[in-house]
Parts: sequence; C-alpha cells; structure tokens
Amino acid sequence: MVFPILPLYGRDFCSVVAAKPFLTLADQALIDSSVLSVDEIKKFVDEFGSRIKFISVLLKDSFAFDDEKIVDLLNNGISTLFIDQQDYADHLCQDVGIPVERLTVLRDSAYKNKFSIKTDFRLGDIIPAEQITVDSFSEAVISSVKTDREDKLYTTLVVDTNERCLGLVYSSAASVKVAIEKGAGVYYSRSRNEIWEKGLTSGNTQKLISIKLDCDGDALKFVVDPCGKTSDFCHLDTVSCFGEFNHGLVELEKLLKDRLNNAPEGSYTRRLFSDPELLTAKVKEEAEELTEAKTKSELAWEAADLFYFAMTKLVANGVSLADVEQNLQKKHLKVTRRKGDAKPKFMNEKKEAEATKTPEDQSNEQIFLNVLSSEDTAGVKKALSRPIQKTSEIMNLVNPIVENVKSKGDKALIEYTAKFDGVNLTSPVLNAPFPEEYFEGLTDEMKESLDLSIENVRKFHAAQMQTEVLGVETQPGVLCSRFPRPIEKVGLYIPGGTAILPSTALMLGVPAQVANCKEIIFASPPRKSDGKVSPEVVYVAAKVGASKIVLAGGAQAVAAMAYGTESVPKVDKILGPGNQFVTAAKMYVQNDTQALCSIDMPAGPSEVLVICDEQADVDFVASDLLSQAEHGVDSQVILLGVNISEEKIKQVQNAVHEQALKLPRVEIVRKCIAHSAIINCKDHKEAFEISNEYAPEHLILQIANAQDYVKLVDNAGSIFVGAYTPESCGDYSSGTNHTLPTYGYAKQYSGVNITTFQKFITSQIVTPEGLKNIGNAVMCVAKVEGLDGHRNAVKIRMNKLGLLPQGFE
Ligand SMILES: NC(=O)c1ccc[n+]([C@@H]2O[C@H](COP(=O)([O-])OP(=O)(O)OC[C@H]3O[C@@H](n4cnc5c(N)ncnc54)[C@H](O)[C@@H]3O)[C@@H](O)[C@H]2O)c1
Ligand SMILES: N[C@H](CO)Cc1c[nH]c[nH+]1
Ligand SMILES: [Zn+2]
Repeated sequence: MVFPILPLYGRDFCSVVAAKPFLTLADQALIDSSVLSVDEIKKFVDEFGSRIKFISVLLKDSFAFDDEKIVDLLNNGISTLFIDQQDYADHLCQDVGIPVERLTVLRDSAYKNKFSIKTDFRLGDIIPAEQITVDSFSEAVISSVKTDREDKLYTTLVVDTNERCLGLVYSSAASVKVAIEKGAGVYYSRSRNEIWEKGLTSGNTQKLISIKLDCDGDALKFVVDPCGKTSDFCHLDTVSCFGEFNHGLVELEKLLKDRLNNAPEGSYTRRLFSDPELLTAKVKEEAEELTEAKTKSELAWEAADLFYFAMTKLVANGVSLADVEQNLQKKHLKVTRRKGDAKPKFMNEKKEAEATKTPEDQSNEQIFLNVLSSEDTAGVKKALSRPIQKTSEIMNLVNPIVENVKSKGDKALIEYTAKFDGVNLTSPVLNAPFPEEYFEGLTDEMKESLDLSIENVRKFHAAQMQTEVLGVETQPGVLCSRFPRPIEKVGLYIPGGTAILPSTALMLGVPAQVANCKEIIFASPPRKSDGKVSPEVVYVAAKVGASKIVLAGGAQAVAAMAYGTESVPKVDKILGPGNQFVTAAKMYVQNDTQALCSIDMPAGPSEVLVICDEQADVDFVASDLLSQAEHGVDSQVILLGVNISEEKIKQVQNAVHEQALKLPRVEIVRKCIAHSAIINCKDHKEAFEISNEYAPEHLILQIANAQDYVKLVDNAGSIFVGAYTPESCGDYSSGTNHTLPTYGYAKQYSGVNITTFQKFITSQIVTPEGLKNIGNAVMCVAKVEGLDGHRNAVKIRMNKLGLLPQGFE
C-alpha cells in the first residue's frame, strides 16, 4: 500500500512544506499543472527530490503542456502523470512513446497507478497540501493500518535510509501521531508501557524520513536517519538488532568518511586524499583494468578496485552515496535515452591503440569465449542467437541478382561472376568429359582419400535405399503401395568462397548417383587465380557422373540452375550448403512457381554445439569448437558444460587460444569466437534442454557414458558420440552426410540423405471386393462435400457389380 494521503501542491509549495515539514513523510507528492509552469515543477523536484521519491504531475486537461514539455518533465525526475482523459493517455503512450506505467489514468473515480506499487488513488485521497494537518495526516495512517494484537499496537519495522533493517518495534496510535509531529523515531515501549522516543536518554535519536504501510496494511515501516551520538539502534550497542553492518558500499563510504578525518599520516588512504592527481590516476587505471577484465572473478576484482577509488574521490569531494543514488534514480526515470556513443576521445584512443598494434600484438591477442551461467536466461538467449543478417536485408541484395539471371541468362551469370568472384569467363559451363587439364595437381594420396570417403558415403547411403515396394492391404481387395523414384535433374551447389569443399561435392554427388538421378549438375564459384574449379571437385564430379559444372557461385548460380540459361539446364531440385546469399536465393526460387524447383533445406553457416563434463579432455573439446569456428566469420560454436568448474573453463579457454593461434584461418576463428559462448549448466538434463532448443547442426557429446544420453536428443542435424568421434570424421569420411540443417532448422529438417534425391509415388489397386468394402464410405463422404461426380464414379461401378440396393439414389 502507498501512503493513504497524496498531498497536492500548488504555487506556494515552498512555504507550505516549511510550515508543515511532516508532509514529506508521505514520500509522495502531486503537483497541480494548472497553476505551475514546467520550470516551477522542475524547481519543486530540485528542492524536494532528495526527500520525496515519488513526485507526480496532475494534468487535468490535455492542453496544459505540449508533448515535448511532458517528456521534459518525465526526463527530469517526475515519476508519473495523473491524467483525466483516457484518449490523451493513449496519445502519450502510442504517439509520444511514454511507457504505460508512467501514466496514472482516471477511471471509475480513481487514478489507477502502476508505477512502483500498483494502487488506486481515490479522488478523496488527493488533498491540497495546505489543508492537511498533523491530525488528519496521523488519522489517515492510523485508519489505514490494522492490528490483530490484543494491546492494539502496530508492528513497526525500522530501517535506515539505505533500507537496511535496524529492528522491529511497536507503535500505538498516539505514538504515531507524536512521531509525525516531531519528525522523529517515536514508538511505544511494551516493557515500560508508554510512548518511547528513541534515543531521548541514550542520545541516539532518529530523524523520521518517511512512513510506509505494507501491502495489506498490517505493518508500518519507519525509514529513519540515525542522527544521535552514535548510529546504534540496539540496546546492545550495535547498529541494528541483528548485529553490525560490516560490508557493502554504504559501509565502505562510512569507513572512508572516517579515514578522511582520521587516517594516520603516511597511510595510503591519507596519501590518496591529499594527492588528487594520484587519486585521478588510480580511478583511470582501475577503469581501464575493468575494461580489460574477462573472467567473472577478474571482473569482480577490478570492479571492486574501481568502486573503492571512485568512492574515495566522492568522499574527498563531499559527495555521498545517497547523492549518487538519487542521480541514478533521476536517470532511471528518463523516458528518452542518450544515444550512448562514447566521447570521440575514447573511441579514438581505442582506434589509435588498434592502429599502433604490431601484427604480432594482433595475432597474439587472447581468443576468448564469452562465459555465462545457464541461470542467466536473458544472457543465454542472446548468446544462442545466431549471427545472421536480417532476411529482408539479404533478400534485398539477392532478389535483383536472381531476377537478372532469370531474364538475361548467361550474360548476367558471366557478369556476376566477374563482379563477385573476379573471374571473366567466356562460357559459364564446363561439360563432361572434363578436360585433362582440370585434373592437374591431383595427387594419388588425395585420390585414395577421396575414394575412401566416397565409398563410405556410398555404403551408408545405399543402405538407405528402399529396394522393395511398400505395400499394404488396408481392406480385403484394397492394395495401397508406395515406391521411390529419383528426382530427374538435380543441381548440386558446392561452396567455394572461403574454402574449396570437394567433401561437399561427394556428400551431394554420391547419394544423387546412388538414387539414380538422371542428370547431375555441379555449380561452384571459379578460382580467381585461373578461373577453374579445384581438381578435387572435378575429380568427384567425374566419379559421380556429373554432366556439367557451372562455373558460378552465390545467388547467380542458384538462379541459373533454377530457371535455366542458354547453357545451364533447368533442374528440378537444388541442393547444397552455402553462404547467406546462396541460402536466400534457394529460398527465393523455392517460392517462385515459375521456377518449379524445390530445395533440400536451409543449410547455412556451419555450427557446432559441444556438451562436455568435468572429465572431458579440454584439448579435444577445443579442437572440436575450432574445427567449425574456422568455417566462416558467421559460424557459431557453443560449449555447454555440465556443471564444470571455473578451472575447467579456464583450461578450455587456454586450449582454444593456443590451438587457434596455430591455425592458418585464425582471423576467421577470432571473429567467430566473438559471437560464440561457453554456458555452464546445472546438470545433463538442463544441457540437453538447451541443446534441443538451439537445435544445432552438429552436436558433440564429450561426456561420460555419452551413448546413454543420445536418447535425450530431440533436435540436431548429426550427433558425434564420445571423446574419439570428432566432427571432422563426419565432415569427410565416416559415411554420414555433412550437408545438414543450420540456423535451428534441425527442429524440422533432416540432413541430406537418400530420400533427398527421391520423391515417393503411391499407387493402389481396388478389386470388386475392395469396392464393396469401401464404396459406401466414399459415396457418403463425397455427398457431404457436395461432390456428386466423385460419388458417381463409385456408384456407377457398384451398380454394375450389383452391389447397390434396389432404388439406391
Ligand atoms: N550446413 C552445411 O551442411 C555446410 C556444409 C559446408 C559448408 N557450409 C557453409 O557454407 C558456407 C560457404 O560460404 P562461402 O562464402 O565460403 O562460399 P559460397 O560458395 O557459399 O559463397 C561464395 C559466393 O558468394 C557470393 N557473394 C560473395 N559476396 C557477395 C555479395 N556481397 N553479394 C552477393 N553475392 C556475394 C559470390 O558469388 C561467391 O561466389 C560457409 O558458411 C560454410 O560454413 C555449410
Ligand atoms: N562442417 C561442414 C558442414 O557444416 C562441412 C565441411 C566441409 N568441409 C569441412 N567441413
Ligand atoms: Zn566442417
């Protein structure tokens, strides 16, 4: 409950408060905008903002101030606006952008307030300040608080101005009135059976700052400022009845205030107080160290140092923690925010530091994963959001490319290849049999490795072929069957922007060949150096019987295969991973009925999620994270620890750093790691819940008895089980397919498999016996749908078979 009286202040507010200081005990004020200007209202805030926390403005009509002035008030310490008309409140909320909780609107004879504590101010609760007396003020408190004690005393919690509990006492109706009258900590002593003014004999008096009522009005809270000889509240000479306060910023402030006057000559604190230059230098030094801290403990350590020196500077200059908090509160109340840019000086400092870094400095800079706990749900959500460009932005880039290739064919394809890949082609297509010169540089070892990988992928995918027709007799005489047929023409996209990927060529080409697709076309961006594609890709193309290699990448290659050009045949389905341009173009053509072309799935930037426990080998964990981090700057790698120690996290970080520095693609890794994370989870269950929600392309389990946990996986492209199953095996040679759904699409898509290259046809045979069994059902449902033609096709047959009763209509 808020205080039951809301004083309404007019023009002479200063003299009213001077005459009735008890008014500020309500800790709330309403200012009448019909008699005060914005500047006068701001003056009220300056004057009383440190004593009254909730200051509102009453706007009886919408013409009092324009929108700009309203925002100005809310930016300068006004908590809420009391408004009479709902449509004016709607305007301020919807058009001006004022948060709804900052508007207290009149409805059913009460102002409904949602700020701080939800409450209704009835019209009778709002009283002109000059009319309020100690009696009416006290009466309002007493009549709002209840007690079920026999002695009719009210439970009263006493706290200091920092809301720290000093003790529990009791008040009577009379003691409340005296407290209000004197503005002091006055209670009722049960042992002496009389009103008790705290500190009257000991000298430890208290200034009463405000009076609050709890949510259901059965307890009072006195906020007091100890102002006597000592700040002890308890009869045992301790600051509170629960002992001393001996930690926290408030205590640090107290200590520093004491040291300001009493620090011994030669002590460090004395030096700090008497040498402002040293103090300023220390504040700067600690601020910089805080910006450089990375781990939780380093951050806490550096922040504590900075607070210490910052507080010393405040105390040296007579600024209190309360002043800082009041300032914070004022900023918190602002409805328009500053842009938040740093001063150019600091930005330039950073740039200058970057510029003066030697290549050695840069390449040795710590590669560091952001670490967070699973309890930080907002942080986890942010960490798990993939670093992807907005679909609309990427679509704006891709749409014209696709449309141009669609309308201008080879000409556009050649132009885009020159623009994006820096290669000038005369023909965008290489036809099989591929010329010998395209195989140049291929070693025997490479051929053997590709052959081994091709064979394993072939074995695993051939085993997926449905060889028998699936047939089911659903009723006697009703035989339903289903069988696959290969998709006739497939276009396989082999990425080639940042790395050549012959492995992707075989992951797509082999199952296409196993599925017996009639025409297999490859598309891959040509190399800048010689305008060719790598011999390894050509080797795989030849092995899987590809008829053509389109020498183009990105959206233009996808468009060429979807619509066809003078030299590129139109295909029925486009498969394969690629960057965001490739994925966006695939999505585009799939939705264009003119293309009549399907796609496999949105397979974008590679990603991995590793789940590890305390026993996991940190070198293995780091190597798995890095193997996907090196794919591209838009890749993401996530480590979920199952309740792992800080020490383990540190070891993983070190291993990541050390291994990464040795990788040729370290700069790509660095950028990928910047949006990757380590999340420490409570237990296995939570780790798998997070993983299922993320739906990673690759899931690696480096936990004890990993195989037992596979049953907990609901969403993932492919799983790598146990310490000796690196994801690289699946990328190249084990047999599973590496073209997998990314972006979380593992929730609804499977990775490439044999059925990706097939469609399924169903077939049925219904005999006269079968017609007898299902004919009536068909006719009945067709009738309700009003489709008599359907009904008739059955009726005519059943009639000839003599299966219909006489006179059947
Ligand atoms: N999910 C999977 O199964 C899987 C498998 C292998 C690779 N991948 C991913 O495939 C991606 C390959 O990306 P890549 O960039 O190396 O090769 P890519 O072949 O997909 O893209 C290169 C092409 O992008 C086009 N392009 C580049 N910049 C452009 C721009 N500004 N505007 C328009 N087009 C532009 C160019 O035409 C270029 O040929 C990586 O992200 C990798 O992680 C995923
Ligand atoms: N990891 C990638 C799939 O996301 C595939 C790949 C190809 N080469 C190496 N890796
Ligand atoms: Zn990979």
